[in-house]
Amino acid sequence: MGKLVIALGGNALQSGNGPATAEAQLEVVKKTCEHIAEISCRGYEIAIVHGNGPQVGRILQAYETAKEVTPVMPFDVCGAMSQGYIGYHIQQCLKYALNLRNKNIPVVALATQMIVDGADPAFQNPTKPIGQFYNEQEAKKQEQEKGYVMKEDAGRGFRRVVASPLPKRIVEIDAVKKLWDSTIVITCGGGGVPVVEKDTGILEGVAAVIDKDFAAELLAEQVEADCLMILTEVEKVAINFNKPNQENLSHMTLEEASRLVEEGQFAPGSMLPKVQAAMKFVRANPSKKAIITSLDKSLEALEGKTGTVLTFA
Ligand SMILES: Nc1ncnc2c1ncn2[C@@H]1O[C@H](COP(=O)(O)OP(=O)(O)O)[C@@H](O)[C@H]1O
Ligand SMILES: NC(=O)OP(=O)(O)O
Repeated sequence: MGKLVIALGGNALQSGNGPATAEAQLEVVKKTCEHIAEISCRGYEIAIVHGNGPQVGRILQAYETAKEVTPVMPFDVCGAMSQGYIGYHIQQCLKYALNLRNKNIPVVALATQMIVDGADPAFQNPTKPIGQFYNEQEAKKQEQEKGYVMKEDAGRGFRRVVASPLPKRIVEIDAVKKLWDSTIVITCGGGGVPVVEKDTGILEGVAAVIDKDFAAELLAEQVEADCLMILTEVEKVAINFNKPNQENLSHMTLEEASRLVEEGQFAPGSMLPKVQAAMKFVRANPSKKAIITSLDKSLEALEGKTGTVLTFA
């Protein structure tokens, strides 16, 4: 079977077009954890990374809206809050799903910090979509009134974008490795809380959202995972996405993926980082594979029945 790092998309954890409530997320997490429990029962050793784009955006929005009555929390603290509530949902639902299958394995969500480079050029060029979707008119209003940078997100509407520096080092990696044999660890949530390391060794939170696909890739390398599985809303990666000639891909080699990236087939901020993370993993581990598929197809994809598989050759 082997070691598996599963990355769960922040958007995919919201339920369809309905309101992004905690209750709606819990329903999606419940269903997702049924699949993850089944994967665990097949003998895979698992760590889980989750996204937080929609969630951290809403936490920030809530504080900004309520600033007359309660102090606005800094960006990094909002990121940590999103790790807390998403991790709590996964922890609760996965333990329940495992118990139903008589699989007695602990599940723990670990608040995780990720070291980034304070000089990362990403701080000057915001690309990571967070929070809710707006139409163009609403997006312009947000730009004028709040000074946000707004960008179109993969044909789904406009969202606020923030800096997304590359993850460099998982601060809690030793704890993850120690827990690995006995426990399913939920770690690097939202890509990890971004921190910079000062000369004194002190860590300081920064205003950014790390891409959880890149964080999951780093984790997969560090724990020597056999497979990086990125779960999102779509069953397969496509070329000519959302066009009449859309074609879903079952397999890509590293070379094919590089060519498709150069052709601009994958939308920045959504599918592009997933493909880039998968490419990085197989480049570093030519005998291993990465899979991109939807939450509900995870087991079938592991069995080779669906999803988009990326291999070195
Ligand atoms: N080439 C593509 N193939 C498939 N999906 C694509 C492609 N380009 C953009 N997408 C969009 O990217 C989405 C996944 O990105 P996103 O919603 O940001 O992920 P997450 O689930 O990690 O939050 C898909 O649901 C789809 O709408
Ligand atoms: N942090 C992050 O990558 O979140 P999403 O999966 O929501 O984009």
